[in-house]
Amino acid sequence: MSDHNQYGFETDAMTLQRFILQEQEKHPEASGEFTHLMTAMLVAVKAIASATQKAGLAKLYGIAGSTNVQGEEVKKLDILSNELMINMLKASTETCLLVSEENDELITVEERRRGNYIVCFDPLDGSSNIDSLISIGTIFGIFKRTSTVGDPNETDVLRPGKEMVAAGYALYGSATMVVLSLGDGVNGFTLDPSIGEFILTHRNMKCKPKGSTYSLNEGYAATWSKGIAQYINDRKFPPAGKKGMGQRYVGSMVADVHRTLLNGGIFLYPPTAAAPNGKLRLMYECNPMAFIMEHAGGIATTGKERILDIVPTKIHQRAPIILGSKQDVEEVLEYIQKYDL
Ligand SMILES: O=P(O)(O)OC[C@H]1O[C@](O)(COP(=O)(O)O)[C@@H](O)[C@@H]1O
Ligand SMILES: [Mg+2]
Ligand SMILES: [Mg+2]
Repeated sequence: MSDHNQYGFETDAMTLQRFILQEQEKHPEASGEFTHLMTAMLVAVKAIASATQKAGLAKLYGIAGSTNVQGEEVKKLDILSNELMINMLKASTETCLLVSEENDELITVEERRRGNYIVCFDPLDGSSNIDSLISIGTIFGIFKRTSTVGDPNETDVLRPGKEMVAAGYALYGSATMVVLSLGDGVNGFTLDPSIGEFILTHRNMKCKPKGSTYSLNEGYAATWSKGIAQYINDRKFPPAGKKGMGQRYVGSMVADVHRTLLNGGIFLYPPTAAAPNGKLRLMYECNPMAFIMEHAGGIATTGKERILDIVPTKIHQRAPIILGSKQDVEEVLEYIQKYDL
């Protein structure tokens, strides 16, 4: 057991790198490929974190979304983040296929740099919040290629999320955190910018069985299903003898899910008139968050089926999502069952 200092932090300073190496040692057959992959991805995450810290100065310094002193176009933060992720993942030589929110097509890694892993990612989530300096993030889900026959292709990717070997997210907020599950619990690491290391600060994270906050965009209330509308109405105006819930909505999935994971409660992006299948993307938004939530003891569903069971037919397909504390999600499902099915 490790000691804690006066701030409640563990004093043995387990870095994310050392944590992954320790996990690798539990599997004597492991070759270190996953460790290489994660090391490369963490470089991209640190570079994105650094760029986001300068978001307000970006135009002035020519970092993002402007024209620099030479009159050249410089990249917007979401494009820069995408390029950092793609370049680092390819450079790791451990990936064969990449799915990015920012690329219409599946990215096939050139043969000389190919490895066995497939990474699906949203390089910058909550990008509409960049200019207002609200928390944003990066989301990733990792599969291992099972087939060794022929060139890697879409069939290697169109698999249910339950087959992922790892998933997680980076949150660029008042601090930068990486929350990661390798399929055995969930752990959170906070970046110490002065030493450039992610330190284990949230060991074995668990989502409380019941929370007191719901999180969704209430601007779309007019187009919710009867079940969702009634569930939210009863949290705002609880029937006699029942407790209501508070509401929080950042509008960056990473931030809203992170708060739900830490404090309990529920996050929803249900179908709306503008987005009849929900807005969020299955492969690089819903799946990784569902993986984290389930490994922390919570639930993630579309309202009709478990998110991680969905077999995708398209890499950019969307899914409605309801995730969070077990009891809260079960309560919404009862409303859906009663009013919508
Ligand atoms: O503005 P809305 O409709 O509430 O949507 C918010 C959702 O859209 C997103 O910003 C979409 O992600 P991107 O920024 O990666 O496109 C989510 O992070 C967030 O949960
Ligand atoms: Mg997103
Ligand atoms: Mg995005």
